[in-house]
Amino acid sequence: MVSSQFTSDVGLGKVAVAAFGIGFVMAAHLCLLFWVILVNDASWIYYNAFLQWAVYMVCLTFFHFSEFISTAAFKPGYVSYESFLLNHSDAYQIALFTSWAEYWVEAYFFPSAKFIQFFMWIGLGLIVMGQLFRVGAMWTAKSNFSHRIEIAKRKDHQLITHGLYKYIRHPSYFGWFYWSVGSQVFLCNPLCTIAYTAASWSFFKDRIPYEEEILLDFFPEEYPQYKARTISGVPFL
Ligand SMILES: C[S@@+](CC[C@H](N)C(=O)[O-])C[C@H]1O[C@@H](n2cnc3c(N)ncnc32)[C@H](O)[C@@H]1O
Repeated sequence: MVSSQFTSDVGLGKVAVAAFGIGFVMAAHLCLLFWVILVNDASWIYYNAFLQWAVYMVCLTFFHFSEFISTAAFKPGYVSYESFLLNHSDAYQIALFTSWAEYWVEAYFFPSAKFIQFFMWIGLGLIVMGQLFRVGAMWTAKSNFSHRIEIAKRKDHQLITHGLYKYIRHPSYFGWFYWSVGSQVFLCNPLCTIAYTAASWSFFKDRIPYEEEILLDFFPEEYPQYKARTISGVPFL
């Protein structure tokens, strides 16, 4: 009999399947990207669409991989299938599928209106910046960072106020906000650009005050001063 320690309790089977899936999807889209670049035939009507899509999928799979690897690096005792953030919420999965649907419907019916390099460069810039802030925050806060907001103070929980946290209280939310909006700008998805901006902003509007209330309780001396000298990072919050 296989001990549950190696199966369901820590979700190792799901971790293996998710890791394989993410690796496979990333590899497939890297191959697609190289193939499209090699073919280099812009006269083919869907050439641009596959190029754009392949870059997006590589960024998306890298994002989920980086969430897991950063958790594994600093919180090995907590790492699980959830650390990929693939099952973040139903709303997140609906958002993903909606943006894919918008992309392919528009790419099919209006291929020439889809590949707007000006927006793609802005979107890619936001994705790269968002990714750097997201990973940078996790690697700065180390074990103090957790995907779920901790409601009970651990003895070793320290308030991080250096590095990316010096001027921005929520650098990982800043990163994720701009990553998600940037992904839709990159795909030239007008509807999802608006929807993602509104949904991400609304998500952080509820989450940030809740998280800060708990941090104030954890660090009653330090947090008010820290809050007074920093910005949240998410616009208008
Ligand atoms: C998903 S992380 C997000 C961290 C932070 N809001 C950010 O955007 O980088 C949430 C956890 O980080 C912790 N946390 C948030 N800010 C922190 C800080 N400056 N120092 C230590 N822990 C922090 C919270 O207690 C919570 O359990």
